[in-house]
Amino acid sequence: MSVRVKICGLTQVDDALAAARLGADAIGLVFYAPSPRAVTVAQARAIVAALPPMVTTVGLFVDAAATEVQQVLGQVPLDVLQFHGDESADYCARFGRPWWKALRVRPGLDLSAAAAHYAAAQALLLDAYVPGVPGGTGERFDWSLIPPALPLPVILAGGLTPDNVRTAIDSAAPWGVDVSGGVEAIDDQGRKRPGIKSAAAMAALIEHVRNLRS
Ligand SMILES: O=C(O)c1ccccc1N[C@@H]1O[C@H](COP(=O)(O)O)[C@@H](O)[C@H]1O
Repeated sequence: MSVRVKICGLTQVDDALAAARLGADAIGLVFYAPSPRAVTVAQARAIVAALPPMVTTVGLFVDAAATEVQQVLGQVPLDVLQFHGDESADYCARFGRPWWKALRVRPGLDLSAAAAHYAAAQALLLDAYVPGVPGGTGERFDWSLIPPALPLPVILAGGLTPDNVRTAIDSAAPWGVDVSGGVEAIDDQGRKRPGIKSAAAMAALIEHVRNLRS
């Protein structure tokens, strides 16, 4: 099995280069102003321009106006769009890019029905449900809620860290994993630094995933 890795919530060129050098398959840029990991178009352009070949660039949006997404796409060469709000399937499909639909998983959510609804998505990204917060919470969800045979590739997200990523992959058998808070740098007070990544944590996470690859 070859599980792909996306590192999300990058705001710094150096962190993106480190992620790429360490073997990340994709990097995520958050275009959602309330997020502490939000990037400006200028930051995003600098990060994408600095990347080596063969690293997929993913733009994350939360219930953005279509004009905003189009404006970003006009200035930043994003490969994939990740929609993390309540966007409809028609909305997601209108930008002419592959797209992933994020769903926040909680008991009662019918993931098979959601997969049918978002059948044109390239993947379903499954994240934790935390009331009032669209994502990037650092919380995990009950991976046993994922049905075994969804018709779309699953990208597992939500509270993944170097310490739990192997268990998560064993449990959920995803196509890929998406990690943000779990590889963030820690300040002198022991607090996370949203938007700033720890190269050591990214290395440990990617190494754990790579060791599963054959
Ligand atoms: O990263 C954010 O701030 C964010 C804001 C709004 C929606 C999604 C966001 N991030 C995505 O959330 C999941 C889980 O993140 P974490 O690893 O639990 O911190 C992941 O897909 C991020 O890309």
